[in-house]
Amino acid sequence: MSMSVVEVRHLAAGYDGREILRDVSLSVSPGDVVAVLGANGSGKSTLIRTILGLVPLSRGEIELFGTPQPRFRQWARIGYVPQRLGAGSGVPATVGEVVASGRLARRGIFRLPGAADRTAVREALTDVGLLDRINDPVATLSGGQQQRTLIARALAGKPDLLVLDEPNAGVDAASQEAFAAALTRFAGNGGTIVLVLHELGPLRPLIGRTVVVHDGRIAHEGPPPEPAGHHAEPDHDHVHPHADEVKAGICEWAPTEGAKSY
Ligand SMILES: Nc1ncnc2c1ncn2[C@@H]1O[C@H](COP(=O)(O)OP(=O)(O)OP(=O)(O)O)[C@@H](O)[C@H]1O
Repeated sequence: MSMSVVEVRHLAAGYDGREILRDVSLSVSPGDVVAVLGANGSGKSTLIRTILGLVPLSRGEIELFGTPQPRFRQWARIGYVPQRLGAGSGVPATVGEVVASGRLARRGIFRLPGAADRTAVREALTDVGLLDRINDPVATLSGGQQQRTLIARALAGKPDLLVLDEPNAGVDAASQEAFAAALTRFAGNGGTIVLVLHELGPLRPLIGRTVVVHDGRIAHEGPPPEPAGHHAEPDHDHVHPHADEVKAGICEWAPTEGAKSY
């Protein structure tokens, strides 16, 4: 039996005494690609931020790579792409500098970057199709390109687990395709992915399991729903309140199916 990458048992968590997540249990094994779906405000971001230790848990337990989260120290094994920074973050850094910051946990802040760091930065930028922008200020990039820069920063750290919070939100189709390809390569090399998504979009072929959060609980867990046009089984065992929402996402994706390049 292989060790879980993420193990969540009976988790409760929230903010200022207001409980958002209630009795959430989740297990992510090495190589899994898990999409967390659900309506706005259902608690998807809170779930992944609690897993990462950014929100304190009020009950339950979390293990990361077999270690209880409070004792976990190997943060370089985890790459995290938060929701978009948003335009006007005012950071004057170049694309290369932002991606290089993803190496800090690997090399330690008191060592100068070496050849391995520079190589990792260039590889990660190549992976998301932005190597030609390495010396440009991030502020001059489109929202989608900035999002790809954040994904490159996470990839540059050579993590075993990638956690992404709505990487597709408001991102142009070219950027979505570019990082779908990057994530596909990451998963193809055995990487584990947990990502919050509004719709499966171009990532659909990559998703092994979907977890639907509703009102702070996991309402459904299983393989991704079939794309529109497929009518395999009449219906799933567990119907959840957001079935229509998930299908709506799939419908939006379906027309671009032929445009996929992998
Ligand atoms: N830092 C915070 N402080 C207080 N309340 C918060 C904080 N972050 C989120 N919340 C609240 O927790 C609830 C769940 O929010 P969360 O961001 O986890 O939902 P979500 O499913 O990720 O939604 P979205 O798709 O809109 O990002 C919401 O009611 C939200 O207002």
